[in-house]
Amino acid sequence: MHAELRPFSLPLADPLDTARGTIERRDGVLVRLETEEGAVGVGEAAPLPGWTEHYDECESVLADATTAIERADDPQSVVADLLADLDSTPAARHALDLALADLRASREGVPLYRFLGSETRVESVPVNATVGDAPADETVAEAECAADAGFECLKLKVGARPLSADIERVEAVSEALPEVELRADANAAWTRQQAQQFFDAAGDRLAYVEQPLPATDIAGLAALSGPVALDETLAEVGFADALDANPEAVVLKPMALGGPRRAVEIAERALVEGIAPVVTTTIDGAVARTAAVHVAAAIPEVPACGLATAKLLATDLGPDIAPVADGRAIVPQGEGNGTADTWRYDD
Ligand SMILES: O=C(O)CCC(=O)c1ccccc1C(=O)O
Ligand SMILES: [Mg+2]
Repeated sequence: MHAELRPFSLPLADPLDTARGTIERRDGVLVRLETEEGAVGVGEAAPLPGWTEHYDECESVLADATTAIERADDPQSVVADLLADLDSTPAARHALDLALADLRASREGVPLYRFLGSETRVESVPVNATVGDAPADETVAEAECAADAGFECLKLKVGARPLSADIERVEAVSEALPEVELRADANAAWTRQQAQQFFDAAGDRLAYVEQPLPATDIAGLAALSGPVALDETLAEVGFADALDANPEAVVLKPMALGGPRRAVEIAERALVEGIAPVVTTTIDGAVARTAAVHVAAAIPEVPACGLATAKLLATDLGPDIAPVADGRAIVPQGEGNGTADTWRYDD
């Protein structure tokens, strides 16, 4: 098997302000596998500290992996061994898991979401708009713009300013757009007391609050009165331990969980527990973002997902084959992930 890497660096069009700081660019690595028979698979690693390993570790793990794959007599079993070994570098694992799944789905002639387990054709999946931190008037303007574009679900970043200001932002958006479902994402910014105050003041207007407390404060999360979605907690402690926090929803970032197949597995376990599986990107390039749309399409009756992140990027790895319109992402129906030709793309 032939294995190749291609590093990339994608600036954001409009940097995303969050309680954890501002995301300004996404650096990562594409991986391309090609078998002797000419079957091709492409994967993407877009590491983001806080959710995954750092870029340097990701790139060095993938460089070693491609050398091992190139030299192997039995490359399939080498890739399988690598996947078993890369739990501490989920972005690198994601790239290999996706490349292999893409290759196999293409060889079977089915779209990736069918390979991932969907038994029916799925045309599109519902998505939320992602609204960054900003003063209340700007937040309302951005939210109205998203609602005009057809989004029925919005996620507001909170936790970057005083609690009273965030409560005011949520109230202002809720009053301007009473029909729209609202979520808030605090990115672990609050104390237990602040989180409960936020729920008491604004909880009625929100479907859930994502990561109100630090990732490992499971007891604090469990004690909150109000619906919680877990994101950083899942990346930090895994699904089994996250269950102790009694979440309403889990945020499944395939990039943070080690690949699309891992994300689908956890979604299935969440559904068994009655927990909503919400698939999102880490503001990935087109390869991983499209794969995340396939992951969402493989989940029956998936709730609105955080997959409307293409517009946040100033440049991309290739054309957007899973575009968002009217609050839904179109699911590609070609074979595999459908992004194999991004390898030679130059915009
Ligand atoms: O969920 C969304 O709407 C988009 C994804 C998102 O918010 C995000 C993007 C990059 C890094 C972290 C996060 C997050 O969910 O905290
Ligand atoms: Mg989040």
